[in-house]
Amino acid sequence: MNTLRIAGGQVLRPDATVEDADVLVDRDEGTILDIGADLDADADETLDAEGCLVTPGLVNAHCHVAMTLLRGYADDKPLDAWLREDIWPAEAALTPEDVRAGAELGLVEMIKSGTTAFADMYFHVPEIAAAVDEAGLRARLGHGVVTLGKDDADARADIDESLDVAREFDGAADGRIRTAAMPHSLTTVAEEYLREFVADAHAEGIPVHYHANETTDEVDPIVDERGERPLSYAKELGMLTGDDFLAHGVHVDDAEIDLLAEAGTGVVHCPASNMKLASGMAPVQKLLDAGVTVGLGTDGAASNNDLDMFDEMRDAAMLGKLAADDASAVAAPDVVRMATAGSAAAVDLPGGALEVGGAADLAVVDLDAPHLAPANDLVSHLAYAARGSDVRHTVCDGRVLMRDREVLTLEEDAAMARAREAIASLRERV
Ligand SMILES: CSC[C@H]1O[C@@H](n2cnc3c(O)ncnc32)[C@H](O)[C@@H]1O
Ligand SMILES: [Zn+2]
Repeated sequence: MNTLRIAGGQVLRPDATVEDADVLVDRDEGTILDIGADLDADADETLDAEGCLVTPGLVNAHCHVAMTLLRGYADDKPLDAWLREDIWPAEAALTPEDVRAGAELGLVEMIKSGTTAFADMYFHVPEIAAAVDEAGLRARLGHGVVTLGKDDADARADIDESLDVAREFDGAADGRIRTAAMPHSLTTVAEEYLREFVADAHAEGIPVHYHANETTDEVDPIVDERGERPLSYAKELGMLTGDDFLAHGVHVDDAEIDLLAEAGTGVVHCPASNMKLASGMAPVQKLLDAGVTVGLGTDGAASNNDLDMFDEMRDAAMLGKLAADDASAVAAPDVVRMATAGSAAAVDLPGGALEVGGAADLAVVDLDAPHLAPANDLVSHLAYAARGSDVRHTVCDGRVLMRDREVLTLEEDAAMARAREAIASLRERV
């Protein structure tokens, strides 16, 4: 058996306690063999975790990873104007090579900040899948469908592509890639298409992921035209099952929260994007109290403007308190759970907890920094004080993706150079 030992650190357990322990990994199986004191000193490889906290790898449950190319491309606008005036025209000019370059840059950023799994909605998905395969992360990928402004043939071609991608790439990268059907939202895909698309996906066991209840500009027309709330409409369309997960869920009322809890549909909270686009404050504590599965996502780097899940945890805690008008709301253990087990459950990928027999997906956070001293409470530090740049080692599926802050699976400098070239050329074309 080929083994990896993460030695001498403190380990964050699923019950949010921290213990001094080594972690022993079966690299062939990609699983955790043991967690405890003084484990196998003869392991094939050892990662030093002295002075570090070993956490589950962070799970970014809603992203558009290739949008790193559009980081800083258009800021300070609300969602609708931002998409229509800036982002969609730029995306229309993106080539498969551009998407590959943006995805590789985003994956480097994720590995460097301790993210080991993510869910992603975009186009040119074969390029994203190839980049994920090379990078070594896990992902649930999907082709995002918009039918607005398309004729029937184009709309159906987009839907067919989404289903084909979901079929073709499920299980790729040695099983690290899973897929979903991804209608962009309840307003950008027409009802006639949504109904059939969702039914076809579910008939083949393919989950559905979409943006929902993100802004009042999106919610109000649905209520006005249909006389019902968006998630009641989503339920009618069959898009509110225990396998499905939606991004944002900012403007959800109490009845919609009950629908989510009853259905077991995951909600991915994206606090930075929601603040930057001034979309609103999601009622996260209410969702948690109702028993909804809540994960955490960055959204794309054009509305965030980074893919750092440590930032996201801090934002979620801060915004959650403001939304609830209660300083005890969305506490540190809640946001750490959301960024790990909550996200993993929402997107149904392995990981999210360090336990024997579980996936060997982890991040080793270096605590030897002024902003992390003194070590009063390490769960508090993870939620409020740690930064992505504190991550020293990243491991996914038992494979070391970053060792001593050096990314091993992708070339960091080359990824940055390719992204710079891609955006320079894009700016000439758009
Ligand atoms: C059709 S692929 C996915 C599509 O979603 C766009 N997008 C990025 N961020 C958001 C957001 O916060 N709400 C809705 N849509 C978003 C992205 O630019 C792609 O066009
Ligand atoms: Zn999004």
